[in-house]
Amino acid sequence: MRAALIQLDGSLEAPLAERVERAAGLVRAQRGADLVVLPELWAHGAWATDSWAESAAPLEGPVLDALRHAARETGCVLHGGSLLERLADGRVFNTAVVLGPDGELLATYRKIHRFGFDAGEAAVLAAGEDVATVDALGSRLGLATCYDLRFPELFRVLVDRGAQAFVVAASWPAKRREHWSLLARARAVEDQAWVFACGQAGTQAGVELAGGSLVVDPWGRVVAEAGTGEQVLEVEVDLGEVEGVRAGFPVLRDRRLSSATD
Ligand SMILES: NC(=O)CCC(=O)C(=O)O
Repeated sequence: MRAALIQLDGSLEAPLAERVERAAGLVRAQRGADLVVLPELWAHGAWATDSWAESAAPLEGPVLDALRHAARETGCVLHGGSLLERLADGRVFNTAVVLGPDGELLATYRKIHRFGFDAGEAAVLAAGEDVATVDALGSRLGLATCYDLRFPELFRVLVDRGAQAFVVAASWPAKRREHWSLLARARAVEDQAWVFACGQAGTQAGVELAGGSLVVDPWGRVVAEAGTGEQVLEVEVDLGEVEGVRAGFPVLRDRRLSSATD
C-alpha cells in the first residue's frame, strides 16, 4: 500500500479558491498512491480563529466537491484533512472527511478534543461526540485530529472498534514539536497500530508550524518523516503487519481494564 501525506504550507495569503485548487492539484499528482492524507483545517487555517466565523460552511460545498474530484481522478482513498463544518443550527465543528476512490464520502469525524483550553477552538467550536472508523485498503482506519493525539483513551476506543491504523490530520505548532513525534510513536506502540500523522508547514496567523509529518509502524518505528517545509511524504507500507505484531507480542490481550466508552 502506498501512502502520500501532503504536508501543505499553512500560509493563508492566497485566496481560498486558489488554495483549494492547489491542494486538489497536489492530490491529483499522487496518482499511484492508495492513501492520500491532507492536514487539519488546511483550507480555513487551524490557527486563523478570527476568520472562522466567515469561512465555516456546510460540509457539502465547493471544498468537498474539489476533494471528491481529486479522489476520483487519483483513484485513491483520500483523507481530505478537516474542514470547518457549519450546521443549520449554527454549531461549527472541525470535521475530518474520508473519500473513496469513486469520490464517495466514506466517513466523517468531528474532532472530539478541542484545543485552546478556554479560548480558540475550545471557545468557538462544538465538540464532536462520536469516534469514527472506516474500512478501506483491507484494513480498519481510526480517525483522530491533532490535539486528539494527547488522549490515549480515544485511540483505545478506536482499537476496541477494530482499528489497525490511525490517520491523524494536524496543524501542530513548532514549539511543541517534540510532543508531536513522541505522541505519534506512543499511540503506535501502545495500540500496536500504524500511525499516519499529517501536519502543516510554514507560518500561519503568527504561529510557526512544526511540519514533521510521520508514518510510524505498529512496532513504534518511524518509517518516514518529513522535514519542516512543504513536502509530500511518500511511503510504501504493509498494513497487514499489525496482525503479526499483535500476535507476536500480545500486550493488548493482557489488558485488565476496559475503555471508558463503548
Ligand atoms: N490544532 C490543534 O489541535 C493543536 C494542538 C496542539 O497545539 C497541542 O496539542 O499541543
